Amino acid sequence: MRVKICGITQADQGSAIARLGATALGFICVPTSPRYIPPEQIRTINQQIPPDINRIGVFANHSLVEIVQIVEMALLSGVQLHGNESPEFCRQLRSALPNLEIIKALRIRSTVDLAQTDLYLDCIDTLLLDAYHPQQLGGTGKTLNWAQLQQFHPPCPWFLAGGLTPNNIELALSWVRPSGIDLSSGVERQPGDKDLKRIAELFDKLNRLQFAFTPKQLESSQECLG
Ligand SMILES: O=C(O)c1ccccc1N[C@@H]1O[C@H](COP(=O)(O)O)[C@@H](O)[C@H]1O
Repeated sequence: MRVKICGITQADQGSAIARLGATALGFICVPTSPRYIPPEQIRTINQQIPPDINRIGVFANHSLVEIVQIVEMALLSGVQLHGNESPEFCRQLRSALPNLEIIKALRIRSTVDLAQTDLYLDCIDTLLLDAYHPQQLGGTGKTLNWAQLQQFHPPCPWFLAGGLTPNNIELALSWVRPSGIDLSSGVERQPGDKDLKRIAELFDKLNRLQFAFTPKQLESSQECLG
């Protein structure tokens, strides 16, 4: 299973989190966020982490030109589009940067919102489900209703996000089996300052859970990864 730790702002923490087992690091490129990090600093961090770690920039309603410039400066391998980006916008981004992983985040208020996922399937690589908050775009610590996601099996990989912590991850994964999980505020001391002890605790729990999965469950989560 992919594990993305988001909201990295410090180089030493990025390297430590990669060593602990994260498969992806997330960098908030939204200037209004308390976790914002400028592209030059993302680049410095990305030059210090192993090349197999995914380097994901989180954007919200940026222009295509801004995204392309930041991706190149910051050495990103993927983008997470967390605003109201349309499928057409995703198509344009795909044409501009064909090798970039495009993750479309959808903020889910109720199961009705899950229907939106169909619109993006032909123009993105990966979906991400986050909880809806009326004032904030993300990093809210709010959880989704996992029970309502039990029947969510999109034909592409997907991340579960929204208020995940080392304390609730076992419960969340008892309801849903995503291809990846994404944690931010649940593993930090304050916005942008990650808590390495909490992240170590998370990986301990995940390692124990791997043994609890049946071979069939493990197989299907690996198939999702392609
Ligand atoms: O973290 C932020 O400040 C942020 C700002 C704008 C868009 C997205 C943001 N974070 C994303 O929110 C989800 C869930 O975070 P949390 O675990 O509930 O704190 C995660 O995907 C972050 O990438």
